[in-house]
Amino acid sequence: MTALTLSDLQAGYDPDLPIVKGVSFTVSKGEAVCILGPNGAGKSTMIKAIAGLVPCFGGQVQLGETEVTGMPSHLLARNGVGFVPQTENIFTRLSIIENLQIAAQLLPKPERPRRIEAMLDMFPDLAARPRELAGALSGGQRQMLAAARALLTEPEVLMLDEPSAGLSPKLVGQVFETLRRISDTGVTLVLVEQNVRAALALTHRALVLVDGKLAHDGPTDVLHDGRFLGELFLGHRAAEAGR
Ligand SMILES: Nc1ncnc2c1ncn2[C@@H]1O[C@H](COP(=O)(O)OP(=O)(O)OP(=O)(O)O)[C@@H](O)[C@H]1O
Repeated sequence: MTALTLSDLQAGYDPDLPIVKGVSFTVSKGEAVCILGPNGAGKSTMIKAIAGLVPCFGGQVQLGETEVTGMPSHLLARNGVGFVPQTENIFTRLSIIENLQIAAQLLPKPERPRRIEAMLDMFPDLAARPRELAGALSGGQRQMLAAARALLTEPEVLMLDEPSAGLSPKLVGQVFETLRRISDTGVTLVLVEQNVRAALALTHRALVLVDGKLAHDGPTDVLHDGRFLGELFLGHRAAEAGR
C-alpha cells in the first residue's frame, strides 16, 4: 500500500524560482527511504514542502489516497504525518515531560497520558529524567525527544530533516539505532541525510536529488559504490532517474 506520493511537485520560496523542480515518487507503507544529494540540491525544501512548511507551486502530495498538498503542518500531524525539523525541534527551556505534554495537545485529552507513557517506554533515556530541562540534553537525546514528540500522535509517516546534523559519530549511531527501532514498528520513514553511510545502513531505498530534480530512485545497495554516488551528486548520472 502507498503511504506517500509526490506527483510533479514544484516548491520553493519564490514562484519564479522553484527549488523543487517537478519531483515524482511513491513511498510504500512501512518503507524506510533516504533522500540524498549535494548541498543546496533542495532536499530540505522538498521535505518541508511535504510537511506544509514551504509553499508548493505545482503538482501534488498525497497521503495514501488523500491529497494534502499545502496542508498546514498541524493538520498534517492530525492526518498521520510527523515531521522532525533539523533545528528548533524541541523547547529547550521546558522539561522533557513538558515537551511531550505540548506535543500531546494535538490528541484528544483522554488519549494523552497513554501516548506520553508509550513514548517514555520507547525512549528509556528520556524516561530516566522526565523533569530535566530539554536544553540540558545531549545532541542525541535532543533528537530522541524531537522524534518522541513527532511520534506521540502515532503518525503513519515520520519525516526527519538531517537527524545526524551536528552529532558526534557515537551519537549518530544512537540516533540511527533509535530510527531502526521506529522503522521496525512499521512506521514509514522518510529522512533527508548528509551522513550517507548512516542513511544507507538504515534504509533500503534512496532518492538522490540534484538541482531540484530526481537523479536516482532505487535500492541503496548500488550506492555503496561511492563512485556511482559521486557521479550522481555531480549530475553525470541524472538519466538514472526512474529506472
Ligand atoms: N528560507 C529560505 N528562503 C529562500 N531560499 C532558501 C531558504 N532556505 C533555503 N533556500 C535556498 O534553497 C536552495 C536549496 O536549499 P535546501 O536547504 O533545500 O538544500 P539541501 O539540499 O537541503 O542542502 P543542504 O544539504 O546543504 O542542507 C538553496 O539555494 C538555498 O539557498
